[in-house]
Amino acid sequence: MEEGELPWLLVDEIGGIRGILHSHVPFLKKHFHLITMKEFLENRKDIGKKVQAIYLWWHKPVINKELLQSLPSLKVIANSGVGMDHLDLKLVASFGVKMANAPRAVSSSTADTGMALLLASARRLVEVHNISISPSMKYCEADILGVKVAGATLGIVGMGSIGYKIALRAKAFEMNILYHNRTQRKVQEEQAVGATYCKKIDSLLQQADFVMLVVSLTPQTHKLIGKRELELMKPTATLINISRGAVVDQEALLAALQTGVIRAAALDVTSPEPLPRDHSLLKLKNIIITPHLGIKTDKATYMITEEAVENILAALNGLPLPSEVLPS
Ligand SMILES: O=C(O)[C@H](O)CO
Repeated sequence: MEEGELPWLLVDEIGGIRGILHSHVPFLKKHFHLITMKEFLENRKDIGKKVQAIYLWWHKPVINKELLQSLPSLKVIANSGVGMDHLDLKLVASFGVKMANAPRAVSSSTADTGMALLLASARRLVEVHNISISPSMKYCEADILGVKVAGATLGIVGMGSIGYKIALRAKAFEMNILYHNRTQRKVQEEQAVGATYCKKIDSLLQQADFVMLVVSLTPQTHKLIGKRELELMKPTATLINISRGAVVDQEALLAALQTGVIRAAALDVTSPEPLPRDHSLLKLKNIIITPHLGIKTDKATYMITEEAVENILAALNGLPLPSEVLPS
């Protein structure tokens, strides 16, 4: 890098369906010389030598050995979210490249998504919206009875920062709260949100009216919710997934929704994303599917970019990264 030159930052694309947002570009350009994958691929050799950082936006660009080999000056990869399941952490670390995620920025907006899905499913908002706008609108009250949220039990699976913010919100909605997590939260933290720890997930599944999945995708959580777990749930219960599609066995979920093993599901994540247009889950009435809305609010996405920049600059200056992720 020549003196006075800004460090080179590689992004997948700017704008488009999954490119970094145009509104973030001036901020990024204050700190970096911005390069897109298209520009890099047109001049791999010269640009490859200069790129010191990658900003992953919606899991893109795909990081593989070939890309890492063509970026000899790469020092850091910053992710625009908290989940790192799309990255081979060991591979990246073997190139001496540091990695960071953006936990601070995501938790409130993702927790809002979870609560929005819970409320929408409980009160059948999508279904009644469709009834209300249909030209032949006709309903009777019995058709649109929802589930009362106050007094219902919410089971949160994964009590990290997002899970905890969901508990805070659920408390305000007068819900009873159970949670399952690898480790139990401190008593004061549990008391602050009125949450009760379930060491065994089975006990949470048996008691909850709403089960909200907030775990990271790991080999241990892959298909965590399958046929057996769905059958443990109450027939009146709703499954909400805001983690990763692969945490649920989708075939088992489809069968459970079709046969009334559980009442309904609300999914912000599926496997794959999006589902093929002819997928049977899309044909059900007792499901709500959103397109991985998670963090997507104006403020949270901007904060994520700020958090990424903070991490990248720390790595380039040889300082500790505020949200470094190490391979486990
Ligand atoms: O992991 C996250 O923070 C979001 O799901 C975006 O990938």
